[in-house]
Amino acid sequence: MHSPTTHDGTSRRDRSTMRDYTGTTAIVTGASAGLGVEFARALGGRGANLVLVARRGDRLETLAEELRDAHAVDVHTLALDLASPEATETLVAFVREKGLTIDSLINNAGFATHGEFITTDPARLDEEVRLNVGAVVAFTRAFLPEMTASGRGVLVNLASTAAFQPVPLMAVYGATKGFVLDFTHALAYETRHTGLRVTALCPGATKTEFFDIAGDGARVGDFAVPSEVVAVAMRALDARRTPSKIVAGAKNSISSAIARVLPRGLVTPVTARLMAE
Ligand SMILES: NC(=O)C1=CN([C@@H]2O[C@H](COP(=O)(O)OP(=O)(O)OC[C@H]3O[C@@H](n4cnc5c(N)ncnc54)[C@H](OP(=O)(O)O)[C@@H]3O)[C@@H](O)[C@H]2O)C=CC1
Ligand SMILES: N[C@@H](C=O)C(=O)O
Repeated sequence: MHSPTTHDGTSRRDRSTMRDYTGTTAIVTGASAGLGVEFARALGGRGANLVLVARRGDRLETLAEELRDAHAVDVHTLALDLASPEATETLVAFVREKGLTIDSLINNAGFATHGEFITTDPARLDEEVRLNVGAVVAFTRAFLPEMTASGRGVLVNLASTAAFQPVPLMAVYGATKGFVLDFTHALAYETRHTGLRVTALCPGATKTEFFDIAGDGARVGDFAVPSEVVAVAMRALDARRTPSKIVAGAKNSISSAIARVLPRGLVTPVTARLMAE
C-alpha cells in the first residue's frame, strides 16, 4: 500500500480543525499493539479519557503511563480475552464499576489466518469469527445507546481492504471484514440523526504484529505506517461530514472501488493469485 495520507474520503471543503475529545471517554480494543496503540495515542492526545483492552495487560499499563504523563488523561486498563464468551459482560461490568459513560468505541482488536480453509484449525477459525465479528457486534450493542445519547464521540470499526472482495487463503478473515464494513454502513445510517460519527476504517497492509500472527503470505502490497493510517482516520473524523467508510491510501481506494464492482467470478481468481504469491 502506498501513502495513506492522500485519501481519507473527505473533500477539502469538508476539512475542519481538529476535534477536541476532552472530558469524553473512549474504549480502544486491541490497544497493546499496532493500530490500537496509535488510536489510543491519537485520542489521548486530543483529551479523551481511555479504557484500553487487550490480553497483554503489561503492555496496556506501559501505554497507560505514557498517556497519563503526556496528556493528563484518565486511563484504565483491562486485560481480557475479547473472544471469550464472558468478554462483553466483563467489559461492561468494568466500565460500570469505574462509573464511566462511554462516548467513543474503537473496535480494533482482530486477527487473520493465512492458509487453506480446509486445513486450518477449526478452533482458530472460531476464535477469529468471535473476535472480528462477535465482539464488534456485542460491544457496539452494549455501548451504542450511551454513545448516541452523548453525541460527542466516534464509533470506529476496523474493517480492511480485505472487505471488498472474497479472499481465497484468508476466506474467513475477508468475510469477517466484509461483515464489519456493511454492518458499519448500516449503523452509520441508523444513527445519522445523532451526533455520533460512525465509520469503518479500511487499511491495506500495515506494519504491525498482524503479519506475525497471520503469516507473511497474508500481505498484498507495500506496508503503511500505523500512525499514518490512524492519522487518516482522525482527519476523516474531524471533517464536517465523516464518511461511513475510510480507505487508507489512494492506491487502496482505487483498487477497493474496482474490486467492489467487478464480477465475483473475475475478482476472486485474481485475489487468489495475489494471496498465493
Ligand atoms: N495490519 C494490517 O495490515 C491490517 C490490519 N487491519 C485490522 O486492524 C486491526 C488491528 O490490527 P493490527 O494493529 O494490525 O494488529 P496487531 O496484531 O498489531 O494488534 C492486534 C491487537 O488485537 C489484540 N487482540 C488480538 N486478539 C485478541 C483477543 N482475543 N482479545 C483481546 N485482544 C486481542 C492484540 O492484543 P493482545 O495480543 O495483547 O490480546 C493487539 O492489541 C485488526 O482488526 C486488523 O484486522 C486491517 C487491515 C490491515
Ligand atoms: N488489508 C490487510 C489485512 O487486513 C492486508 O493487506 O493483508
